[in-house]
Amino acid sequence: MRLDYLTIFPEFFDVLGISLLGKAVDNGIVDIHAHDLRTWTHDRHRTVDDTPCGGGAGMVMKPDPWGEAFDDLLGADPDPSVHVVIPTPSGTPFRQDDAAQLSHADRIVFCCGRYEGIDHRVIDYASEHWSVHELSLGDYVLNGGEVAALAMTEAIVRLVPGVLGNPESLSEESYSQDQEGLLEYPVYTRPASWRGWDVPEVLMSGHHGHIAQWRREQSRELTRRRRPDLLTDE
Ligand SMILES: NC(=O)c1ccno1
Repeated sequence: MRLDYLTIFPEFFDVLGISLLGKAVDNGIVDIHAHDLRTWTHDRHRTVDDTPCGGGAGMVMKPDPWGEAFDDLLGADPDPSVHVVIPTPSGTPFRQDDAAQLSHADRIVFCCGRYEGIDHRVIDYASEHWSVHELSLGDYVLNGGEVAALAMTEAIVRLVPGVLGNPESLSEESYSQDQEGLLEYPVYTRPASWRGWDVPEVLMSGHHGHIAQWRREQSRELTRRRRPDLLTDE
């Protein structure tokens, strides 16, 4: 999997060289390239923004640098196997299913907007050539797309075979299919008692059937309380 990041702050993506993602890069599972969008400017000030047509506050990212970056990185031939991800508060919610779908991609290009956003014609142009995903991390606004791109990258790449040491750990996570899309149950480790709080007895029983039942019940109760929207049968 090749990941490209178009941004005016490429240093944001230096962190992708550490921890599990760094190992995935070292192992050749993932190939990461961060690009300074100003590379594709031609004026003395390396300008990437301009005032919004129709007025309003703030600035809008000019289309030209993006178009020239696409030309250099992707060429002009349409290829729906290339996924262009635009993190934006106006996007559709980024969910585990999106991470799972994108974890099968060979090529993902993250377009990290700043200011009031990217000239919409960039998205229109990209949509004619590649598979475009305008995605939001949640109902809040960040200063740019970089932090959201990092979060989405981690959610996606950790699902790529060979990245996580123990793929079994994926099966019991929140939102996973094995968890019926529910929130993950509470987890415990040693010591059995800590500052007056004990590990639930069932988890110390060694009775796998009872433990599995308790965990299912905990997941449903937690989901009912915090995310009733995830309960499909209620
Ligand atoms: N909510 C988001 O994903 C976002 C991306 C950029 N600003 O906000």
